Amino acid sequence: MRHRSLLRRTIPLYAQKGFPSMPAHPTPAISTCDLCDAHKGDDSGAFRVLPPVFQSYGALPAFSGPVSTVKCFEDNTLVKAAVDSPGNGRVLVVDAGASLRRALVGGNLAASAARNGWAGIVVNGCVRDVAELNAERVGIRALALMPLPTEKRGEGLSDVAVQVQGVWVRPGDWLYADADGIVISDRAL
Ligand SMILES: O=C([O-])CC(=O)C(=O)O
Repeated sequence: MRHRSLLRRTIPLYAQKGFPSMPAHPTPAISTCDLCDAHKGDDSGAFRVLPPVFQSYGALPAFSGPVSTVKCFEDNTLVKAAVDSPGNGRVLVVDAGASLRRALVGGNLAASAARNGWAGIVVNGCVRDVAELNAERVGIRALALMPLPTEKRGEGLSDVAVQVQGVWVRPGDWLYADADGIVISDRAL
């Protein structure tokens, strides 16, 4: 039987994992397994789990926050605009149409996201500069690494409902990510 420790819920991640100092936006360590145990009977659609197809990058192995979205295809203009603006602890969900041909986020955008207080970025697509991503205090999930960058054509949509791997994610939803998976809820849990 898995042991569920109360401590795991209450000690902030930066303290558990020995981060040298407190991050700009400390992420409470909420276990996605605990959330799924509590909500597994919820078939209302308010509680969703993303399919287990995401790789983990960035120096924050767990993160959570209210969602903002970008919908784009092989063009990261609006992703850059988002991470260049204040994140206030939000999670940016990028529906890149699951393209495996271009990287939407690299070291520069990850550094902007960390600097501007984004808790995390979830890309339904690719990222690059893995060593630089892993040095930034922001959580990053993506399908894969791809060294080719995008073209910046100024196309895309911000803060619209998106479908990520068949799961609806809407601006204002809450996202919880840890080593076990990614959970979406229509309210803070
Ligand atoms: O700028 C881009 O298009 C993506 C990138 O490589 C970075 O964020 O460093």
